[in-house]
Amino acid sequence: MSTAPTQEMYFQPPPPPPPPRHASLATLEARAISAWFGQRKVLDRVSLTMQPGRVTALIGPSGCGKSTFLRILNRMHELVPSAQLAGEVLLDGVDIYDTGRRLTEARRQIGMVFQKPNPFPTMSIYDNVVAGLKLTGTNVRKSEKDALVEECLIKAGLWREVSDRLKSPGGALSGGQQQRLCIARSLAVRPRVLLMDEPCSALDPTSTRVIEQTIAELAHEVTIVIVTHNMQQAHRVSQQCAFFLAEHGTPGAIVESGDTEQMFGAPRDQRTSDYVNGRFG
Ligand SMILES: Nc1ncnc2c1ncn2[C@@H]1O[C@H](COP(=O)(O)OP(=O)(O)OP(=O)(O)O)[C@@H](O)[C@H]1O
Repeated sequence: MSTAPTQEMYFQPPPPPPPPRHASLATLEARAISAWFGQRKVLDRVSLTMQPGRVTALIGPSGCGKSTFLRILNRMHELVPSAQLAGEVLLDGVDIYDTGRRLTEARRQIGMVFQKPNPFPTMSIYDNVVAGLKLTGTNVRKSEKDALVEECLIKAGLWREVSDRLKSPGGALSGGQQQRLCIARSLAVRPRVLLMDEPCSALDPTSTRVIEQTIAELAHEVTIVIVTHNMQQAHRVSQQCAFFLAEHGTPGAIVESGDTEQMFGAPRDQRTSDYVNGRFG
């Protein structure tokens, strides 16, 4: 039976927003992190809380220790033979460097996307996405793998472009697509935090925008920390920023951190103002 349309049928109120998905989001907290390569101290007592559901951008001139700090956040710093560190990194209050905790577990929970896309070039797109499962000892039944691959490629914003060629090699994709494939690969082990070290620096502006859109969507479910030299990008993608500086040969330290809008609009420190306005670095 059809009814005549009423005014309410034409002017439906907008649907309620989806329930917040922040419940399982992780807080990553760095406490008094110092780092050395050999005798050389490159970070001095850096503390920063990277909040759940937000994108945190690490900015600062070249050599001030942003990448070193990022690599400390998922225990990659210790791969360098001469490297040492002091301080704590807490994932929801638990120290990832605790001697009782396994390295692979920290890396599974805290994923990393690098500057240069690094898919396994001869491996298929499908196999690239699931490559991390074995490495981190994550068991997924064969029947669940197809769904996982699709889910991760959708989240990485790549599914529509590759769904008909999942068996093609990862190396046959464009640079921007390869970077999104790497994001999908990171997501497959269901990390709670995703670290991104200048993920767009090797990409053209269009691919950069696609990755930025992907970052915005992922932030609902993964805590994201991104190193970027691009101030417009830091402004566009992050809600929170930390400005690193290594002045006059001293180790890198955070000069100022806080809400991105405040850091760009009304920075407290003159050095932050100079940097975000392109006056140095
Ligand atoms: N493997 C290493 N061995 C020795 N020194 C290193 C190593 N990696 C980095 N450094 C030094 O540590 C300091 C911080 O480097 P880092 O790459 O963290 O800075 P950054 O702010 O990320 O720089 P950029 O923006 O240029 O990538 C630099 O002085 C660098 O030379």
